[in-house]
Amino acid sequence: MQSDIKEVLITEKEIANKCAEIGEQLTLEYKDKFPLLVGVLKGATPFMADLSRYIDTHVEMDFMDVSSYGSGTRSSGEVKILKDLDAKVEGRDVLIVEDIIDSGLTLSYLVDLFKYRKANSVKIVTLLDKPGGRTAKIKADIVGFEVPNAFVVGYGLDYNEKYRNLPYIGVLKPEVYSV
Ligand SMILES: O=P(O)(O)OC[C@H]1O[C@H](OP(=O)(O)OP(=O)(O)O)[C@H](O)[C@@H]1O
Ligand code: HPA
Ligand SMILES: [Mg+2]
Repeated sequence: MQSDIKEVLITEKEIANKCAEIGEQLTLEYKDKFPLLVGVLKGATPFMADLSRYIDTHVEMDFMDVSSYGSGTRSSGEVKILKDLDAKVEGRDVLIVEDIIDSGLTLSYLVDLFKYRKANSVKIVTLLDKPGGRTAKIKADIVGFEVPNAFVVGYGLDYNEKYRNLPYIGVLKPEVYSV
């Protein structure tokens, strides 16, 4: 699997350090608030698991599965709910935990949905931001790393459901896409 990677953009250690740094910031920000952390399946699962362990205050964790990509590398533009939250959003301080903002369609859909459901506040933390991919007008409150306008994999991010289990973020060799 690792032989399919052309270049490592963000190492395992850099990700771990960033989770610690963001976790500290969120600890202060949500002290006494009991936020609802919403992990967006499936890509955000490693980040949700690692980041949440650096937040030293009570949080509720829930997951939502929305998909706009199917199996390719381009957003279809249409966001579908595949699994909704178990928790009620009304009155809650919602923190959406994402792996990447690319076109921004997934997150703008979720932010609108949680506002419609009367959240007290809706914030976004994303490990990666790809500003070059943006079509929707949306900004994260906290960004781990900016990435160039290339398709990235690893640490939750997939290509055709593969590479989510890489411990770092990287770019695939071009020949991997052509087979
Ligand atoms: O900003 P956008 O262009 O909407 O792209 C970002 C979203 O796309 C990917 O998820 P995907 O829908 O592929 O599902 P997955 O997390 O299960 O891989 C990624 O994990 C983000 O959730
Ligand atoms: O660059 C990406 N890689 C994997 N999944 C994605 N979903 C949106 N952008 C990406
Ligand atoms: Mg996702």
